[in-house]
Amino acid sequence: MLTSDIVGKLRCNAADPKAGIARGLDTGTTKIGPVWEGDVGDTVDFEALRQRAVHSLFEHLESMCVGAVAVDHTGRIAWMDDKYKALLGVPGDPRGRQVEDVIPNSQLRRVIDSGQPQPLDIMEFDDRSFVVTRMPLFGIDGSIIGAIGFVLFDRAEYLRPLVRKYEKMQEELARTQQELAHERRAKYSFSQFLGASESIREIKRLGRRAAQMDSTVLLLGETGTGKELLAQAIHSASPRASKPFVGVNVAAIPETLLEAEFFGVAPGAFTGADRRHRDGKFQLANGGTLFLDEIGDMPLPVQAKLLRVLQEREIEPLGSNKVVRVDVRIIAATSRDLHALVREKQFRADLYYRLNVVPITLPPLRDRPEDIESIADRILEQLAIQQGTPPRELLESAVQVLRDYDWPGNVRELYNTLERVVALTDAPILTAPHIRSVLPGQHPAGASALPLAPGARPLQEVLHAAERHAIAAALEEANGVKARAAKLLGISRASLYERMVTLGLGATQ
Ligand SMILES: Nc1ncnc2c1ncn2[C@@H]1O[C@H](COP(=O)(O)OP(=O)(O)OP(=O)(O)O)[C@@H](O)[C@H]1O
Repeated sequence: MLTSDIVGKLRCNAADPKAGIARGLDTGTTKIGPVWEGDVGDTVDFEALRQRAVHSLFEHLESMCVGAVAVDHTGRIAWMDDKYKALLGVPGDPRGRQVEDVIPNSQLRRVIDSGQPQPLDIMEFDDRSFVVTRMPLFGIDGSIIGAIGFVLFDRAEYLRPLVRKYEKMQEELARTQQELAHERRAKYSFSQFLGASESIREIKRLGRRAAQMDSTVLLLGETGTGKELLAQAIHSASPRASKPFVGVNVAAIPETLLEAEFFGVAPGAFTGADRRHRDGKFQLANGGTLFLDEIGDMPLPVQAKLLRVLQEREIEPLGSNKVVRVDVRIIAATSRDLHALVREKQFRADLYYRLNVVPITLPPLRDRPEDIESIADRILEQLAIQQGTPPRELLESAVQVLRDYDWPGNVRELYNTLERVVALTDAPILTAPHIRSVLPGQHPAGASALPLAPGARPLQEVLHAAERHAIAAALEEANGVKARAAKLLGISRASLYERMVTLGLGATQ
């Protein structure tokens, strides 16, 4: 037994087989590690055991790895095992040489300088790469006396799959973060808000003023009049422009999920599948703007919670009893008559007044026919750019047909109508019949109700066209009020939104 510098003794009850370390010591010829002859009796030399462990650990490590080197505190090689010498092709005895002269990319000097181990690294040597681990060596007084390095594998290929997987995950994370940041940036500014009519000029003036204030804005107007576009333009012109713009369509989210969607979920709030923490839209929009579309469709219980958030500027994630402060500017929008909803007790009066700080009403397209030609021209330009073709022109008679139509779906419908005309004809100049052929109720009797070319078509395409047609007809009949259109179609509002998004009919989630 090593008795020289005993620093501690562990008293063991050799008779107790559960007594941890004593278990290995109760045979009388105790062995810990391959060579140590231990004490016989009921005490263990604690320090000797540690020293033995250090020694055997070193031997194990050295035998397992493919090379080892130790340097003194000046970076001179103190020892290099034969395996390492053979691996590197080092002739003679390298002792006394500066480590970098023998191993050019060695980092052992850095380990000496920093006193920090490098548990896992890849070191290049010529055209090979080694997986290495490096540790500082301390003297009895705690000062650094050198460093030791082990080559674990002489080919880093062992780690390559792991490294590649890690790199791929990092790339995916960066890409997703970039996409999210991009998604949460407002895409539109006032210059993209088309129209030169008196009413549109006034709306832009109000919008620019609202951008400079931090007050809540309430956008009112029929579907497709540009409420979301205006909300984005206000955000882009506001001091919050560099922060997120997060849009949420209240009508598109099933009632049961609204609260979680708005306020987020604390970890473990639900049993079952979704136990993780999830940020709500308020948190995602923090510092920026939260656009609450179709606010008129918000269920009363959620209205109460929203009111509290607007008053307190605090939210309480689902399943949490902690409040979180949020700093968001709210822009709400609806195509419904909020006043009437308040009268019918479908919408809380106090919330209405909270939201109605800066109200802006967007006029329907039919009330500003002077805007139709310029908007249509810009849409045709955009379509031409998208398709890489010269822009189509509108004959005056075609413009007149556009002006005469009453556009229940407003600018969105104008966009879709022109897109359909462009898809159906190659004519560079669009005439009145071209326009009439795609406007509801204006194509000649007997013409196909579906804008599909004749002949066999994939079933999916036919079904989608039929669905698009049914939804457009329902929206037209419901004067653009989606809740009513959904009822006519016999589906839920959320399903209508989901279908509109899938079919590219412009609704946002
Ligand atoms: N004044 C405008 N200038 C340019 N594009 C417009 C204008 N108004 C609407 N649009 C376009 O029409 C489409 C519908 O606009 P937006 O989504 O902003 O309308 P909305 O009033 O929010 O509709 P909804 O109530 O159905 O959500 C978008 O493609 C938008 O870019």
